[in-house]
Amino acid sequence: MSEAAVSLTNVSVTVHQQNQSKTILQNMNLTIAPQDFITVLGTNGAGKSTLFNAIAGNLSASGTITFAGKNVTALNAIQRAKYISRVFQDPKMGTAGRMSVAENLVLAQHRGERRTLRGRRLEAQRDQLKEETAQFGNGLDQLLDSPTETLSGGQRQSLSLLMAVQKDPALLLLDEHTAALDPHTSAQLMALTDKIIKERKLTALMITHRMDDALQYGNRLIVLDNGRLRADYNAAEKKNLKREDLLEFFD
Ligand SMILES: Nc1ncnc2c1ncn2[C@@H]1O[C@H](COP(=O)(O)OP(=O)(O)OP(=O)(O)O)[C@@H](O)[C@H]1O
Repeated sequence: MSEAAVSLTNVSVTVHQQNQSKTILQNMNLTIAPQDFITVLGTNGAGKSTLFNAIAGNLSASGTITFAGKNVTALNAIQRAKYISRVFQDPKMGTAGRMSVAENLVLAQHRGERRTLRGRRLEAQRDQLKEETAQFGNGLDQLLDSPTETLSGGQRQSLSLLMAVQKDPALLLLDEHTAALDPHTSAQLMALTDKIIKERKLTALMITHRMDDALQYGNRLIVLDNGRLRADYNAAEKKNLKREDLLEFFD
């Protein structure tokens, strides 16, 4: 068996508030194989974002986390950032609003490097940027020079996704990235997300409240409840899984 892309062993997160401690992620054990696309379901407050924060190093966790066999438990969020890209629910989170679409994309291609953005590099890549953005079919390719704050939510989320995958991250975290979009735009972005993950052979986790998306996409589905892993369906099990089978987790 190939080495796990990511593994969590006995990972727990405890937060302290008003002299009380609360464990919001409990003894999580999860082995993510390379190219797994795992959809993550759970009620509000189940611990889904906490799981992402523990993996990304935004919340301190006990237990052990490895990326491609390397123990990263002691690394902070900045040190883990070279392995991870995350797309959030809020279209404003992933892009620099005053900068143009093209500038945002070129910056994403050089994320983590010391060099600054150069106009010449941007011009040299214009054709490629046009081609990459055209695949969304939402007019983004016509807006390469527009500030991203003028884009629609759907255009901005598709740009955030494209930026997140520019450097082929070892792990892509999708944190309800379609939740703020209308059903049609959400469906478009989901189809494209799936295409990009497959084409780039990415390993991804996707939190969603849209049960149909959780069932339709990915090769594995997990359910969190009250900070614990309640269910973990592999590819074969997921194929036969129905909405009704999942309802017991949401009563
Ligand atoms: N930094 C924190 N400090 C204190 N409590 C926190 C912190 N982060 C999360 N929590 C609490 O932990 C629980 C799990 O939160 P989390 O955001 O992970 O849930 P979620 O499954 O992502 O929910 P939602 O679907 O609403 O986004 C909640 O009760 C939340 O209030």
